[in-house]
Amino acid sequence: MSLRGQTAVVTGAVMGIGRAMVEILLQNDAKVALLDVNKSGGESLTEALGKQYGSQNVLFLDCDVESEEQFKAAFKRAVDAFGQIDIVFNNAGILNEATWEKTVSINLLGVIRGTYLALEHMNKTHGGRGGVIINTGSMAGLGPFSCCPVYTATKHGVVSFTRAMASASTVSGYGVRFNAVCPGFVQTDLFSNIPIRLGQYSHMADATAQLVKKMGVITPSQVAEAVLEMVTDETKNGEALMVMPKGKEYITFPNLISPNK
Ligand SMILES: NC(=O)c1ccc[n+]([C@@H]2O[C@H](COP(=O)([O-])OP(=O)(O)OC[C@H]3O[C@@H](n4cnc5c(N)ncnc54)[C@H](O)[C@@H]3O)[C@@H](O)[C@H]2O)c1
Ligand SMILES: CCCCC[C@H](O)CC\C=C/C=C/C=C/[C@@H](O)[C@@H](O)CCCC(=O)O
Repeated sequence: MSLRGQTAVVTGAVMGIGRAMVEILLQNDAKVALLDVNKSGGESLTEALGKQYGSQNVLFLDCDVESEEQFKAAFKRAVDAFGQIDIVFNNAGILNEATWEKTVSINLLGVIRGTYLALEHMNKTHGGRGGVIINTGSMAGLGPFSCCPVYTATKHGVVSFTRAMASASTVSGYGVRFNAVCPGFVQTDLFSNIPIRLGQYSHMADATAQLVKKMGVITPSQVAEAVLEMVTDETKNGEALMVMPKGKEYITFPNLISPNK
């Protein structure tokens, strides 16, 4: 399905999963705003992508998802340049158990901030034209990942926030779908220097390496393909899609309210 005429905003767009998502969106004819704190990397990537996909289709915006002011300005600039926003990929994230407050701030607060700012432009009950928001969770958002408890908490938060927003949107008529992507280990920069990232849990690095060996590693492009599926399949709302070397799986959650009780 072509995304011609649609505009996307991607956070954490310069490297890893975000970068792969930018490319797949451009390959499918969307216009894309790349938001990232890596200004020099963002500018050179955008120049290269502009040559390949047309400079009118790609825009770099220097934006830290921790800053309400920068994030708000970036959405405005994307709308000024492209006319509207249809697709948002709240993807920026870090793994650092030592600077754990920053991990919460970027991974969870950044996703909530990006969602609320996006809704200011997309919410049908406020003059928007709807769309889809995909948030980056993790397999660590589906089960306890003992080597990084704070990272685990942020990703559980992302998955739960996304699912709750999906039902809030349905009940309230926002016209916006919400889904979370939950990858296993992905070959990116975040997946390097693991002992340092684990902080006080660095003694679990060897056990983590064993888990990686057992589970395997996927590419950023495999994650981007899974995200594209949830962008284009209009039946998907409130989903958490796990992406693993053996394939993708939509997660079934327990229904905590039984109709019989
Ligand atoms: N790599 C994995 O194994 C893996 C697995 C599951 C989920 N994830 C999640 O995927 C997302 C992307 O991670 P990745 O592996 O591609 O990492 P990465 O380090 O390769 O890329 C992260 C990008 O986010 C940007 N970024 C970091 N802080 C930012 C901020 N405050 N504001 C804006 N941009 C910022 C970086 O500059 C970089 O371009 C993260 O949310 C991560 O938790 C990663
Ligand atoms: C150290 C690299 C971190 C990359 C973080 C990414 O978000 C990828 C997370 C990938 C897999 C996580 C799996 C978690 C599984 C648990 O729910 C459990 O089944 C495994 C228990 C083993 C353990 O906690 O060590």
